[in-house]
Amino acid sequence: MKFLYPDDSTALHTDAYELTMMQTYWKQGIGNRRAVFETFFRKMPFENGYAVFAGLDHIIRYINSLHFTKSDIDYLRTTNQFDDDFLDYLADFHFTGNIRSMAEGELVFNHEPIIQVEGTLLETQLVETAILNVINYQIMVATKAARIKSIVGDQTVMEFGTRRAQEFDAALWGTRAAYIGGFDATSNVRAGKLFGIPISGTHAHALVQTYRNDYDAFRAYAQTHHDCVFLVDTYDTLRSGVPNAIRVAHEMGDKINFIGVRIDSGDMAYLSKKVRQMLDNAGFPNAKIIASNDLDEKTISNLKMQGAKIDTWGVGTKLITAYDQPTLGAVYKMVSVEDDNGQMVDTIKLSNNVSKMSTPGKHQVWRITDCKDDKSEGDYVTLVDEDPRKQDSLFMFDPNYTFLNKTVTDFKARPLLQDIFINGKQVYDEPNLEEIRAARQRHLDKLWDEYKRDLNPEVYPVDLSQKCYDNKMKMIKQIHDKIRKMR
Ligand SMILES: Nc1ncnc2c1ncn2[C@@H]1O[C@H](COP(=O)(O)OP(=O)(O)OP(=O)(O)O)[C@@H](O)[C@H]1O
Ligand SMILES: O=P(O)(O)OC[C@H]1O[C@H](OP(=O)(O)OP(=O)(O)O)[C@H](O)[C@@H]1O
Ligand SMILES: O=C(O)c1cccnc1
Repeated sequence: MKFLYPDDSTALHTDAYELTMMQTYWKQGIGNRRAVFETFFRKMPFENGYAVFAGLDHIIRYINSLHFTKSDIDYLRTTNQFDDDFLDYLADFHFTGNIRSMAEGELVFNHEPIIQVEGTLLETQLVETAILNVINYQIMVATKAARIKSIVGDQTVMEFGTRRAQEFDAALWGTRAAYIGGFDATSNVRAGKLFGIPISGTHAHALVQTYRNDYDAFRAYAQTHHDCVFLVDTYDTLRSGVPNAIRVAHEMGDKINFIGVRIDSGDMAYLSKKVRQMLDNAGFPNAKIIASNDLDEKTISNLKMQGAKIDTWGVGTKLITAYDQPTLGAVYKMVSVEDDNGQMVDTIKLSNNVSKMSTPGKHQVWRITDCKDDKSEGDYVTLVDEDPRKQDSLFMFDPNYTFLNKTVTDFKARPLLQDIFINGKQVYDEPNLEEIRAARQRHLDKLWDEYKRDLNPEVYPVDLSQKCYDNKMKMIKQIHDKIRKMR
């Protein structure tokens, strides 16, 4: 298998149907018509009350480098599905459209547009797969990380998942998403180098197995490192691991920084309490107890309930694989397209299931907060030419159950979709990871606790403006009338 092309690119990181549709548009002479697509998801991940947006940085890199190389075009030619003139067009392709997106670290909710792509039919179609690929994973991990962090609180939680992740890219970008979601450090050294995430870690059972006893292994580690965490469960946590960790800590004294011990198996509530007593009695009250082994927010919460004496948590598999839900299910739907007369017309995807219908038109999403307490009232989806900041009061209603409504006065409205690319040029100055993390925390502070509990949270309102709702209803009726006439 020929795998590593010197000029490989990510342009072919797309589904074949995007390219075959592009060829249709191109050969039919409509490829340069304008279109607008919006990305949204239908169900909150992990039944959480909010999701954390991550993935924009990867999308920006993808768009900035989007072009077909010689080997891409040569390969497409071998498939015999594409004509030479279309391939010549692809050879010169670059993205010329507009992208608006939520910022990373923003809290996002189901049924609201989180990324909007506007451009030619050709380019808007091409980028669908990659955009969905990125956010369907990163939002899951950022949200899972935020759930775990909400249980861990002020304690430190480290990301340990690389070895269990779905391949290299998932480990790397998943680590970044976890950091955005609230994790404090990672064991992935490359993520440290590339993204500036603090790296952290202990040692593995292999070290103890190499020396074939706890004492020699801990001593060897202590002679070669200043900061020491000893993994104490290789043979017998209470009878060998912890006594030998204490012995080495005493022997080495000030020559090392004895941070603490890691437990990776057994009953962690019971063991951590016993270990705490042993460390305290030995004169190490500040030594930390670190726990790992298939942890997630449920186990951590349960361990805390049992009074486990754990200070620091290491979480791998269940975070990096978004264990309880393999994908977010985000979709990319056309909301507006240029017609034969050069006019933009709204489009809709109908379904028997109301929640699966798309919302026609190009939108903005506004976060409405109460001026008095600075808490979020809900999100308000408008058509792009509306500006709720010009209104004194806002009538907010649930688009599925319109009798659920309220009128909000004395409010602030913050537009959430920001310009990222205009006419193919990046106009967005990306915040650094620390700023993104701080933003996530600020946004969480504005959310009522009822949306933040990890079990059965209240449903956060995502409402449509009257104009947006009327537009949707009008389109549904128009299409139903048209179908009825055809029968
Ligand atoms: N006190 C506890 N309450 C709830 N869950 C716990 C408790 N202690 C450990 N666990 C969790 O129970 C699961 C099983 O842990 P345990 O160490 O018994 O099995 P294991 O992983 O098969 O052990 P080993 O690594 O020795 O094979 C892990 O997910 C662990 O985090
Ligand atoms: O359980 P997770 O949440 O996925 O966290 C990562 C796991 O990876 C390591 O185990 P592994 O058996 O691979 O190596 P080790 O010898 O260092 O324990 C570590 O000890 C954790 O148990
Ligand atoms: O440093 C650690 O303790 C670590 C790193 C990766 C996976 N498990 C544990």
